[in-house]
Amino acid sequence: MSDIKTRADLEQLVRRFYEKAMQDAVIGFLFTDVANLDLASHAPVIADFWEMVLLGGTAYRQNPIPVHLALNRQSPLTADHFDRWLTLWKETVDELFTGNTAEQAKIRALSIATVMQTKIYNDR
Ligand code: HEM
Repeated sequence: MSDIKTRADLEQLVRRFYEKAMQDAVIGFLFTDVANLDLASHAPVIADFWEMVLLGGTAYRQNPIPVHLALNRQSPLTADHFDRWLTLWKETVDELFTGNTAEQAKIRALSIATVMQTKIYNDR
């Protein structure tokens, strides 16, 4: 196993994560029923996001927080949902990659999820 190094690595990671997340008993419905997510158009945006966070990419120019505040207004996002999201993300990173950037992918997800949950809590 090697580290996350390229855009192709991130696309693989994102695809595998959403495969699991969309079928998941705890959070799957948020993607499939609440957001009606079109994975084909969503996956490249998420890969842009992680390319910015981990590899210094510049394609992602949005702020993911408002998207999740809107989602939370449609269907409340709970601490259990975030825990499950993070567990699946960590599992997927560990299944595919090892190294400093892979560790960063997990650490950054945790810190972003923490900020997101704080904003959601304050939005209630
Ligand atoms: C309970 C946890 C989460 C759920 C259920 C969730 C679900 C979703 C959904 C349904 C969308 C698509 C919204 C739309 O376009 O209509 C989305 C977008 C996105 N999510 Fe999450 N998410 C969660 C946590 C996170 C976390 C922790 C991160 C980052 C570490 C993240 C990063 C993103 C990004 C970058 C987008 C794209 C936003 C954009 O369009 O610019 N999500 N999420």
